[in-house]
Amino acid sequence: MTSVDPADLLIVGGGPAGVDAALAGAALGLQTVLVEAAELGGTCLNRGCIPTKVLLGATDAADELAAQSRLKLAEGRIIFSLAALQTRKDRLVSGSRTALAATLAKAGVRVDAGRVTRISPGSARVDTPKGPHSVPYRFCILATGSRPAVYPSMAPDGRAVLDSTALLGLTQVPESLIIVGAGAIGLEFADIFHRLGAKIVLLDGAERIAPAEDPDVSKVLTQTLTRKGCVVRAGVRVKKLATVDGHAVLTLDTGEDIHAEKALVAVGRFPNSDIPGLADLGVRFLGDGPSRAWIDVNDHLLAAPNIYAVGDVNGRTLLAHAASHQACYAVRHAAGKTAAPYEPGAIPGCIYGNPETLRVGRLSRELAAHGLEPEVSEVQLAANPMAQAHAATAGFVRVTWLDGRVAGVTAVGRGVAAMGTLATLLVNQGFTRDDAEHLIFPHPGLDESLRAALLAGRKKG
Ligand SMILES: Cc1cc2nc3c(=O)[nH]c(=O)nc-3n(C[C@H](O)[C@H](O)[C@H](O)COP(=O)(O)OP(=O)(O)OC[C@H]3O[C@@H](n4cnc5c(N)ncnc54)[C@H](O)[C@@H]3O)c2cc1C
Ligand SMILES: NC(=O)c1ccc[n+]([C@@H]2O[C@H](COP(=O)([O-])OP(=O)(O)OC[C@H]3O[C@@H](n4cnc5c(N)ncnc54)[C@H](O)[C@@H]3O)[C@@H](O)[C@H]2O)c1
Repeated sequence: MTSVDPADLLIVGGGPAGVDAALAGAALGLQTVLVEAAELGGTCLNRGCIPTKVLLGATDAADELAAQSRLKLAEGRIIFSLAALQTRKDRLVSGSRTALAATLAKAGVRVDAGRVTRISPGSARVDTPKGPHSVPYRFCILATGSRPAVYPSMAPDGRAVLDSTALLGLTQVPESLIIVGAGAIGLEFADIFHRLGAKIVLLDGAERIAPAEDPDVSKVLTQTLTRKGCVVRAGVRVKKLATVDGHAVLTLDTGEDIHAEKALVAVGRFPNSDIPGLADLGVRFLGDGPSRAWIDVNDHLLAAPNIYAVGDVNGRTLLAHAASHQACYAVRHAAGKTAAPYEPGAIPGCIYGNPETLRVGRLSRELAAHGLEPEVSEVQLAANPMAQAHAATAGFVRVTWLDGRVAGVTAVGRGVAAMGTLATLLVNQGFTRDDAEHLIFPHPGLDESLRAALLAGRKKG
């Protein structure tokens, strides 16, 4: 097998983590090689964050019209062409891929289109369409991401039972859509396909939808989706989901059958960690089976000497911005620019659609579970002029306090994700009420609800 020029930094995977690691490495003057088996941009650009937001953005007007129609201020219906939307989405995504390739080339990163099929100490085998070669490396960053979780009782089959990637490719709106899993993916798709006109049945095995969020957030999500006409059921046990006679049939453990034209399975992710050689290098795995083996990393995101694992594949935080942040730290650590342990601070998490959710820092119940005594202050969005103008007054902003400082912000409602950066600053800097009082917020704005929540009376959390 031929050996190519050695790399200071070999990066496996060209999603947000891999691309940002490569740019950071090149900026520090490291010889950087990025190997990507499929498409630059990874899950985020090609089948995750970006395509879903193109569809949400394009269909937002339908949601706004429906809200104003409920007030009898407007009437009518917007008819979308999903085929045209797909063309636009694909054009935007491929344009961004081209731009990414150009940025990497300009930065001096060598991109290998191929799959890393073995990692040995100091070298990796890359299989490319032209044959295999080996890349000698000093440091390796594994940024191989994740894929949809699959369970035998509800395995996507590409016919009526789909995963999120296949659903993103539909060119015709199904008349009805079952969604199993009401987490980040399930909720975003519920909103997209509801706006496009599909009848939605949203199911979750947990006792409430969006179970990772505050229970009051789940309540607002349930009420709003139900008011829009979606069927929302939590605490269900799925016995089987399969394609029968061309459509999706879901059987609950109670024996009840639910039928729909299509079904989406969105019940979490599995890591792409099955690269031969890793175990021999001392890499350890977390999880309960080979397909669920998240790569274990230490406080420096090292999985083994000179081998980092960042982004989804280490299972810490399955978010694009978290992946990029970890990646840039790993490069700085490898280059000797930092020896401190990785400490990301508060990581904002949002679910998009309408309503949106925002969570930064700690929820009061998490702090209370650690024996701490948090306080909370909150306001409803009903009094906010922007929420009123958009006829979207359901929701709230809640601030969690610990020892007089902001420890967390959680919110639900139309447009609340846009408060994410400010909320992250408030949490990371441990703002006090006095600090908040000195900040000027533009008027009128949804952010004023965050200000009002900061200044509202506190109670025990
Ligand atoms: C539908 C959906 C919507 C999402 N929306 C959001 C959102 O709004 N905001 C957000 O923050 N996150 C969102 N996410 C999550 C986000 O996409 C991921 O957290 C993010 O992409 C993780 O980045 P990564 O670089 O770790 O991995 P990935 O983006 O998964 O990239 C990994 C790359 O590695 C490549 N690869 C794998 N194995 C090999 C190998 N052996 N050799 C070479 N290459 C390999 C893969 O082809 C892939 O391109 C969404 C995810 C989905 C599925
Ligand atoms: N807006 C965003 O930032 C965004 C959007 C999409 C995805 N993501 C990331 O992608 C990851 C994966 O998203 P996801 O929605 O697949 O996972 P998730 O963990 O967010 O939600 C999965 C849901 O499926 C439910 N579930 C699990 N097994 C089930 C079963 N057998 N029957 C019924 N329900 C079941 C869970 O209770 C949970 O509510 C998330 O962790 C998130 O970090 C982020």
